[in-house]
Amino acid sequence: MAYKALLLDGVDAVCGEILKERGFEVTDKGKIPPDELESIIGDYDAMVVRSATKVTADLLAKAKNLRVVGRAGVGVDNIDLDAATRSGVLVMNTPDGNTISTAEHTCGLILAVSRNIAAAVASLKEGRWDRKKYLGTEVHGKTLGVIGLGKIGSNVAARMKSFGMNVIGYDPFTTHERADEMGVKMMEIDDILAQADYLTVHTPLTDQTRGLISLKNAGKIKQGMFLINCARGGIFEEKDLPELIDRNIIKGAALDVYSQEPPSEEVAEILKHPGIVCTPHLGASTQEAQGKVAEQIAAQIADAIEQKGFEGSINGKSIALSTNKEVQPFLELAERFGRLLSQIAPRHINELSITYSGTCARHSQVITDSLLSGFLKGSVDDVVNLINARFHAESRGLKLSETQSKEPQTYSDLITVDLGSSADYRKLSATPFGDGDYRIVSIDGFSIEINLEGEIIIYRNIDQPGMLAATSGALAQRDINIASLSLGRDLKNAQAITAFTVDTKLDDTDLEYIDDIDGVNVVKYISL
Ligand SMILES: NC(=O)c1ccc[n+]([C@@H]2O[C@H](COP(=O)([O-])OP(=O)(O)OC[C@H]3O[C@@H](n4cnc5c(N)ncnc54)[C@H](O)[C@@H]3O)[C@@H](O)[C@H]2O)c1
Ligand SMILES: O=C(O)CC[C@@H](O)C(=O)O
Repeated sequence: MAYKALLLDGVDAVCGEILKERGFEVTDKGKIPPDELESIIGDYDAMVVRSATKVTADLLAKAKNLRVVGRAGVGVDNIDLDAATRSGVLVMNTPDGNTISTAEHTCGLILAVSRNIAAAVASLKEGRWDRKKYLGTEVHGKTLGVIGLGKIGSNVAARMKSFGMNVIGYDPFTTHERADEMGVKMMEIDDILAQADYLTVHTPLTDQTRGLISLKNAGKIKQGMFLINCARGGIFEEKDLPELIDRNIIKGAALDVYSQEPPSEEVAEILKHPGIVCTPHLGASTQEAQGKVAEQIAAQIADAIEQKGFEGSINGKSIALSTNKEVQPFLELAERFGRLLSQIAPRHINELSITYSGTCARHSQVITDSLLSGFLKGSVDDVVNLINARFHAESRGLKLSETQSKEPQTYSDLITVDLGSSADYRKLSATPFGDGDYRIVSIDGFSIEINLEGEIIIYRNIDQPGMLAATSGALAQRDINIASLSLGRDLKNAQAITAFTVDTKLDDTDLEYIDDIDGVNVVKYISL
């Protein structure tokens, strides 16, 4: 059956074309009201949005089949990432498809606000010839402060340098070497506020960047500065802008983005101020950018659903690693191991200690995610996968400890899980043997080999003659065929662990039969 993709927000048509080529059934709804979206989302495996659709926790709760949300663009602030992660829904974006368009729009806004382009156009169209009123400012020789020297910020810096601007910048996550390569002088934020003639922001909206410019810090701002925001609304305090202009603290502002989109009535009023140039979130609105992001997100979604790659994934670090050939056997082993553990662990287990040795230790994080997803499957009323396994483990109070062992081991790779002292079977180790061959190799110090597949019976028994005959006889009586057998012995204490794999599923009476045999105890049945 074909996967179903829902396209929203007027994403470029090439997105649907590519998804159809990749075998998807595509519905392009453009713009639809939230209640209509909630009523149809349950049918879709993937959805693609730009910035308008709000992907909320309520919407995700109704999206029973949804596996991927693709953002045709950069910012994912319209997507509830925590809720998506909790639901095991992968969120992806296209980080660079609209970089150039947004950088160019920013440069356009810098020139527009310097030369009163928008106001002069409107005035001339209204029949006036106001040459004196629209005296502008040259950017050449002025200082441009760039906050956020990532993809767009660095492209703006490069372009405005060609206009003869001196560029200074602030970005706590960019190195001085990288800034030197861009020809940008790194400074502290207050020095930038004190020196820049133009200030352009290219960061996400975070607690650190919210309200970066407001009346509160007016005293720090170089008089006559121009402000440009083509990143996210709220980085400048919108309601303070008219007063900042009227008091000549800033000369003008150019905005492409708003704290609420479309802007609230109050902000819409503010935007009428003659010192403010504004565009309705057009940074990425070029044919080229929309084509690129639509193409990229379509290919990324198809790759993700076909498990071929996870480029652009935001909440799927582990899922992205799962395509690594070196990691894959450990993920399969861990998932099966987790499912086995969940069937022998005590009911209210609150701690799992996992020890890795060998090459698997390098990938312990994703392997633990896989083990947890196996462990939690069936006990969580939700999809559990590499995206949300840790979230589900945490929310049920399961404490995890992951360690790497340097101790020499019999096996080159070993995953050992300690279920804590209250478990009947406490410490189990597993390893991959070969292609598709995954085994438990030790239980509580007993060496044993149990294939991690099918129907498994494990029990403890006294190490004395006749035990095996009794249990295999009981199974035969119940018409249950044994597929394989493994024994682990503690000669000193005359104790043993025995494991069978059998060809059919067992029921409670089958198990009681074995449990009733003298010398047999702690019988566990695991179905993988
Ligand atoms: N107007 C539009 O249509 C449009 C289009 C694309 C992107 N955007 C927005 O532009 C912004 C930048 O996009 P990008 O593609 O350059 O992203 P990016 O991730 O490449 O760059 C963001 C930079 O901000 C820096 N940063 C983060 N917190 C900071 C802080 N507190 N102070 C200073 N720097 C900080 C990061 O280190 C990074 O270098 C994003 O918010 C994005 O959503 C808007
Ligand atoms: O889809 C758009 O046009 C908005 C793009 C932009 O805000 C982004 O974050 O990529």
